[in-house]
Amino acid sequence: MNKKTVRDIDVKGKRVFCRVDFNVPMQDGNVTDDTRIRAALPTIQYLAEQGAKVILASHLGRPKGKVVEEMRLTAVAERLSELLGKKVVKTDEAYGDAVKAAIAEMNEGDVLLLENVRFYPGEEKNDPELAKAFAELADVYVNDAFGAAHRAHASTEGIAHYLPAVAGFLMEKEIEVLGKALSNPDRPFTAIIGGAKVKDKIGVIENLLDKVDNLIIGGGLAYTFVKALGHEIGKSLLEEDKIELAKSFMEKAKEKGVNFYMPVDAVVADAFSNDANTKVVNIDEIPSDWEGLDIGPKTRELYRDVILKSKLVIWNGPMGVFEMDTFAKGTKAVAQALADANDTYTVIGGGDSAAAVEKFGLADKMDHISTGGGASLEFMEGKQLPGVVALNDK
Ligand SMILES: Nc1ncnc2c1ncn2[C@@H]1O[C@H](COP(=O)(O)OP(=O)(O)OP(=O)(O)O)[C@@H](O)[C@H]1O
Ligand SMILES: O=C(O)[C@H](O)COP(=O)(O)O
Repeated sequence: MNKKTVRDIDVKGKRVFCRVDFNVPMQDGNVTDDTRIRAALPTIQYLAEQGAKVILASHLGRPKGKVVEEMRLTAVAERLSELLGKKVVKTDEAYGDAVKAAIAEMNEGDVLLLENVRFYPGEEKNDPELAKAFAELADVYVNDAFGAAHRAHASTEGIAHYLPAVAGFLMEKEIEVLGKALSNPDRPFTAIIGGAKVKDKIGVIENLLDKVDNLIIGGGLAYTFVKALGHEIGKSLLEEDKIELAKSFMEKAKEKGVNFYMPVDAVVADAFSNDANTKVVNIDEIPSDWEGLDIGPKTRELYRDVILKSKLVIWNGPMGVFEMDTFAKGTKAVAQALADANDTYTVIGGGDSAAAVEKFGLADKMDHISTGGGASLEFMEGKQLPGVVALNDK
């Protein structure tokens, strides 16, 4: 990475504004998955050990510029405090005099968490006044929020214009892993793209077609491709306006010598329900009043073979409606194949695929699970992430 990191600066005695992505799932006021908090610990601990006064900032949810009580970061501060084994002071605001007073009380190595930065309308507008108000709190800016790096907001981008600005360890690792995969991949290089909609994956498929050896399609979006081949897809998900695009992707794959893998069979259901009647059919035999909700057993085998023969696999998006056990087998089979592929470097591109790998208890078998859903998707589309661009060059 050509950006400076926390290793390149001296933070001793300095106030460090460290943007993290603590946008974690919550239920009844409790953090239900602390993966993102744990992922930021190396940077936080390093800064504290180096004698910095660590001022953490994050968003939680989408409060749209207003205070939403359930989106306060209080429970996050408590969880962080447990993980660090020391007290984390939490302020009720994210800037201003009360916050400055709390920071003035900090000793070297202390950690403080600001209130949800999205309680202020200026955050998502990237208002320079808010960015300056954040910058006034600190001497140095560290961005470790890879998950929010695709957002040009006051705490992810704006502030970097007013302070020395460097990357944290998580940001560095995410950019290095995904960057190497896209620029200098070990081959055979396979991408597995699933999820609900073609619309959301157009940029990724376009960009990856120039780089991969194998492209595997699954999930709801596969049915638009099946339709493009002229088959009946019943009530399966279809994006009528993307049929031509699906055809052009398949043609482009052929021109470029990319092996394009599509489901050869499907688990179809007579209703969108875990208790629906189901059957396995060949992909060109979907009954007109049934819908495809998972890849079938032959497809699972086919995809497993491709995965096991790859040196590098990137996966984004589930193979079926994995939230319902009846339709989770395809997604589980892909996760299991990745877990079994010992000579393969496996990268999980955040979002639902990361959730699936966690759900199946296979997370520790993967080489890299990105903490960014939207961010990793944009990175895989080949886009520059504003939160990274704004950091100081080496
Ligand atoms: N055959 C299918 N029919 C309908 N929905 C499906 C099908 N296969 C997968 N899905 C749904 O697609 C959703 C995931 O799609 P999405 O495009 O959001 O994935 P993702 O890219 O991993 O998510 P994120 O945006 O969180 O990164 C899941 O909720 C899953 O139930
Ligand atoms: O959960 C995420 O993907 C990041 O925290 C970004 O959140 P956002 O989509 O609300 O900007």
